[in-house]
Amino acid sequence: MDAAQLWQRYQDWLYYHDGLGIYVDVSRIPFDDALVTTLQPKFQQAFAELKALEGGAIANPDEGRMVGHYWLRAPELAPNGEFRNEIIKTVDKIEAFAADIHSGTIHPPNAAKFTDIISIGIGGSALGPQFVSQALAPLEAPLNLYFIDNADPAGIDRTLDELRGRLATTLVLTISKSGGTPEARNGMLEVKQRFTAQGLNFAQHAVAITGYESALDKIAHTDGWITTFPMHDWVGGRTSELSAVGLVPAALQGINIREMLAGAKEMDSATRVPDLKANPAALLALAWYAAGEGRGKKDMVVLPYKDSLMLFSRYLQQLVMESLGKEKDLDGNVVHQGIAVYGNKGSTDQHAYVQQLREGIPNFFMTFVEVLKDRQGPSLELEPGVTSGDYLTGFLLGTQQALYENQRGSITVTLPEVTAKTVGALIALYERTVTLYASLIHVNAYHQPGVEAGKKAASANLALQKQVMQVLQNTDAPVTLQTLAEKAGAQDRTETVYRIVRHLNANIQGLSLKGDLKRPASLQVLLK
Ligand SMILES: O=P(O)(O)OC[C@H]1O[C@](O)(CO)[C@@H](O)[C@@H]1O
Repeated sequence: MDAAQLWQRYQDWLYYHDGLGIYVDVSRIPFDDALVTTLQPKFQQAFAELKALEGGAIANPDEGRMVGHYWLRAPELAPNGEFRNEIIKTVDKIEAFAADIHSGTIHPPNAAKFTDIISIGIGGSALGPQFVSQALAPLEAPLNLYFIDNADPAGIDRTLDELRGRLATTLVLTISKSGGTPEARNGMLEVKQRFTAQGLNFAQHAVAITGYESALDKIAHTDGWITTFPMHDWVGGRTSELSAVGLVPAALQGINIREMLAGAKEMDSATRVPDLKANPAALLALAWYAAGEGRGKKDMVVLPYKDSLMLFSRYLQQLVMESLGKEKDLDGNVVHQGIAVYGNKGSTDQHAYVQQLREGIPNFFMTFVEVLKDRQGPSLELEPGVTSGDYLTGFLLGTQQALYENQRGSITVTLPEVTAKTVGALIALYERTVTLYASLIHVNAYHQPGVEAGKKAASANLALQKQVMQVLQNTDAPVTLQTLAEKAGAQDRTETVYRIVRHLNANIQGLSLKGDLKRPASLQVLLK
């Protein structure tokens, strides 16, 4: 395609949203009219499915659940009054709670105000709040936000050590839809223990965001925590940023949550239009489909050229990969679908892996996220007429051109600036793209059976560890791993027993592992 044809293609496919000032350009993804024509019926079907989903259809057949995250920003669309009131009440409660925390109306037992927050949660109960915090929290936020989003003891210690002198004024949010995710539960228990060790009453610092009647909900009520916020059954973890999961931490940091919701709502309306070219989510879904032949053959590299949006790709990793990465389609055929997502930020990544992207394996398509406004206030002229922001834009354009010259396609999403409204809209844009793309490839975007398999295996291993410890406690002489496995009732799992024992040896005084460490079969285990 020559320059004039390319410019024409750019104009033919450019999408612009008037109210939000957001552009979507898919012109640099190679697809032709024939593909668009072939996909039209699938898109019509996808629009119809999206409409049914928003109308309250059971969109998650496995779990018999409605999928209602779109109602969170348009409660008037909720299928019944009960849901509508819940949504409205929750947002009002969040705002009132944040105002009470900021003013000191709700305060820690021995201080006038809370100064810090620890947010405990994992997956969808962490990634959205982390992304939004980095994108939008003001420098002088009313409270500092820390995350415990893993079961890593050293990571937990680091956060708690950092807050050691301020635990007395720290608010703890425990976020878990199911209320039973071990990482969240463990984090909460570790934090609680630190509070208790400092003579602080944890309950007077604690807030839960969780499903009704979940294990966490029950603890919060029994122990008299400050309050709880609901996580609705019809909101999935990876689409929960605009529920209490994301709105509570955001409001506490002084982020305008009504603007986030308004931006998402406006994007939802734009992506309801049943016309491919006039619908930005449909355009993205088309580009994903074209790039990866509807089989996820190419990875999605997401590069926001703005530091504050750096966590967007991590956030998208869960949204896209947990939703689309499925073994079977909705008819039970084995399809092994998905799209791999990675990326940090531009231009930084240009000096890390763009070399491979331009010249190495052509197994990806790029998504550039461009932000038009460079900064608040004037910019220094580094050279006559040229600022840092001009350089950043130059790097983006240059990388896009260099990739295109080498047949590497790209999408560009352009925001006027990073605000609560545009971030809300960006979240909605990708949520809806995932919904439409899932329809195109005919997979259930709302379950995650693969994660459940890992969780089950993990709890079986913890049960085995307890068995192993019991055997060791009742054994006076050193035993081989094989014997240990047999006595623990796991004769066919010697390797797992070895891995468990090796870890225990590094952490439990008195548990010795003697022999040639290069030859596990030679090892003898003893617990004194
Ligand atoms: O909020 P919960 O129930 O603790 O779940 C955390 C995460 O675990 C998953 O269920 C599986 O990884 C995610 O979908 C979810 O976001």
